[in-house]
Amino acid sequence: MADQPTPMMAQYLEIKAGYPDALLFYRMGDFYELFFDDAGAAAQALDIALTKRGKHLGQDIPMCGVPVHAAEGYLLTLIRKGFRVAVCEQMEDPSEAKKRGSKSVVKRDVVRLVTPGTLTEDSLLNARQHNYLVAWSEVRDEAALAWVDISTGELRTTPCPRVALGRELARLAPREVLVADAMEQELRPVIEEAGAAITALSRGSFDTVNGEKRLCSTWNVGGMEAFGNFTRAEISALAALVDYLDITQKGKIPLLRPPLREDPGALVQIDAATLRNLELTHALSGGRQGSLLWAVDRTVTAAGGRLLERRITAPSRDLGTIQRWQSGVTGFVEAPRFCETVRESLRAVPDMDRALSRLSLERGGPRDLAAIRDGLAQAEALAGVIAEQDGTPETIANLGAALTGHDELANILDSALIADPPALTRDGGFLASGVDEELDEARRLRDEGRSVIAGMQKDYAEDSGVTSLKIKHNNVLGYFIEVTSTHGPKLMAPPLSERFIHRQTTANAIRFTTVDLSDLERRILNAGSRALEIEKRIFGELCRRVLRVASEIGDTARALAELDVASAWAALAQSEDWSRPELDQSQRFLIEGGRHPVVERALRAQGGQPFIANDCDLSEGAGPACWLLTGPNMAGKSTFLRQNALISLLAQAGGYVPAKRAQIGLVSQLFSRVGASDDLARGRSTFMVEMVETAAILNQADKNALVILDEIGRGTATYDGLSIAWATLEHLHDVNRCRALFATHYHEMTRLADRLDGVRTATMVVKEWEGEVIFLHEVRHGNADRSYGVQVARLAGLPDAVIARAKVVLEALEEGERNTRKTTVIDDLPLFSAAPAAAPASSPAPVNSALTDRLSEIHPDELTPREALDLLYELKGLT
Ligand SMILES: Nc1ncnc2c1ncn2[C@@H]1O[C@H](COP(=O)(O)OP(=O)(O)OP(=O)(O)O)[C@@H](O)[C@H]1O
Repeated sequence: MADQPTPMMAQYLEIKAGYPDALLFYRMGDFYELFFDDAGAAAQALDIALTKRGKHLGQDIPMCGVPVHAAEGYLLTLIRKGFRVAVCEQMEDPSEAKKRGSKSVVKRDVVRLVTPGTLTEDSLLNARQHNYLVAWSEVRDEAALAWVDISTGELRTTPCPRVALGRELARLAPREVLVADAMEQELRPVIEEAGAAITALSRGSFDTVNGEKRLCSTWNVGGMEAFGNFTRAEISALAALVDYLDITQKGKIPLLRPPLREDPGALVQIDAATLRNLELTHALSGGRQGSLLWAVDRTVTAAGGRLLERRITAPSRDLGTIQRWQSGVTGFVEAPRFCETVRESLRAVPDMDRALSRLSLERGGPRDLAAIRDGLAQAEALAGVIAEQDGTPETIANLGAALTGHDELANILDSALIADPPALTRDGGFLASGVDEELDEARRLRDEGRSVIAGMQKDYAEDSGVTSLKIKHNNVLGYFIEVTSTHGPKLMAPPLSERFIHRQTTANAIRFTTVDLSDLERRILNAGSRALEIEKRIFGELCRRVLRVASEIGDTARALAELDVASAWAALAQSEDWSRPELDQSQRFLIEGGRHPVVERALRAQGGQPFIANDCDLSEGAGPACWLLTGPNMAGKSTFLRQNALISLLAQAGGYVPAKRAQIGLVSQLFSRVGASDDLARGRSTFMVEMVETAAILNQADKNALVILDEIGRGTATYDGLSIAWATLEHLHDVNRCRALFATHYHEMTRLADRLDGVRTATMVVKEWEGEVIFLHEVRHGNADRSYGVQVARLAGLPDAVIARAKVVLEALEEGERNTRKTTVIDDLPLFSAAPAAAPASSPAPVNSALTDRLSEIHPDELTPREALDLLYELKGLT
């Protein structure tokens, strides 16, 4: 019998068996307790004490616990460390269990499975970032992604073949990805690379037939066509999301907006490497500081911040959409006072989306209702400001119109709630007086009771002659009379003992009650709990009222976010002197006076030299151009390359751009291969990473792409590197035919400009002064004459002796090169034109005597590799 678990442990084990992959938070009174392996893992992860409680199968049971009131903080740590947590609550009052017998266990059940992708609490979320849960599914030869942010209810899908998964995950940066269990192994690397947790579900969760039924019932429609033309794969991914929400929220499906279908052709495609290299949302060092978003985000609301991040990671390719966004920004730019008024109002707008979502999951509190109240009131006020403004563009006027229509609800919430209500309903006190007569009455009784108690204490003190007598309250005894031990006997002896009934003796005090006090207590208690009951009932009614118009509130919240983004772009454009880009469907790319928003901000913060603006024109000549940029290290090549990519991105995200003037034909794909970094975790060298990324660009870039390549080939031997860089530029020019910026240290490549129509050379200007280099950060047409590598090394603080020696070696090398070079290597190219097809055997090629003569002079064993390559070019010239 000793091996039999206690009834409570039996219940624990049964519940735990349903959640083998999660830590079970088992509610016991004011604590969540964890047992066995869960306890060990949690104690370590949370750095809390591991103790023991009883025995199971003859062994001590390891245990640790966290107090319920502080559970959110612990949950956050566990989720961040990759755990999932099943929260198991007491489903009845312990007194109910007692009624069933002394051995009965309180009923418990898991009410929620907390996973990284299903968080709703503000304390667990980053206000300005979406928290996406993603599902990927493949049905026959179609594949798709569906994603939801349950903290806002936003739900979208897009077709997404396996090869595009990495790119889409990089853009969405989800916290958790759902896949069918058969795919788990294969997809794990790409999902983990995106920094998300992977959750495998059974095939059944992805079932399209049952899934569609369920989706239809979620939105109460006859068919999913009501929302768009979803593929089977999209339905399957959506079905998995809804199924998983059902599992984790234990049947309470959060408020989900109808799914929106994203057409991949409507967005600029930005792959994971480009997103990282261009530091759009995170700097390469990892934090947000130093990223594009950090430099350009002037939004004042959390929802606006989230929308801006989405625009920047997925700019549009639709001219109409972008121009609509732009006209909103222009409306604000042209009316700075109006812009400031709108932004001032927006500052007071709370996060209505997240409040709505919590209310729908029955996880909300009075403060969430207040967020809706304040948000709607602010929206109404803003609508007035917009309506009064003369000459507002249609975009802003339309957004203004979406802010109204909530008068009734706003008034109800306004009169129902106190100004600053508590977060939880638990203690009541959030409803204003005058809302409900019964509530006012119950509160009056309760409060009067409290003042009666004060009077009673005074009377008892006088009657007993014990001036230090107090009436106190605790959760065990309720109200009681307390005197110090010295005075106890007096109250326990007649005549006072007839009135004062002894209840408890503690170390220092003796406690009593009286019939009057008990009566009063019952009245106070009844009135208090009655008041709380009424408040909770009215809270429920208010929630239902709000949720009935959730979708309209959602529309208003979105309009507020749009206004925030448009006015934030305008504020940025004004303070930084940015201009409105001119966009069209051409392949133009003309930037005058372009700047790099992040570098410029950093330079300003340092208070040093100002940022030097530079022009870029990739549309000279007939077709799109490739600019070949040379110049020494540190001269500003990378900055120039990136700034042009960022300008195109900002333009298509709907903003103004850091340039005097920009004319840009819509960019379809943005590729950047900037700087080299090892990917040791995946066993790839710098060079390998570079080649994989370059291959992706050459294979995918279409004619509307914009490609930024920085020092391709520098990770390998000079000639290999030069050859690869050369061939890459030729391919971009001849095959991809897209706009490209190409920075290189191989000065030899500038000769390509003479051969390829669309290649232009540009260089970073430097001045030499008393043996030092001075970077002017200016881009000019033409070629760099030297690398100045040694000078830059000196600036970096290499010891003088090393610098002196390097100069000697450099001179010797340059001298040697001049003497051994028989013909100019590059002049004899094309290096990489297709090799002539082998002549058919039936028609022997005519003998080229110059070639055979030259060949016969060669002694391969005596040639250095360099000479051999030169010879090869020479021979090619003889054919
Ligand atoms: N247009 C500019 N105006 C002012 N300062 C600039 C400008 N461009 C770059 N700089 C400054 O020069 C530094 C080096 O720039 P960048 O990294 O672009 O040089 P680079 O030529 O790519 O060098 P490397 O070849 O070593 O990577 C920047 O950090 C910035 O401080």
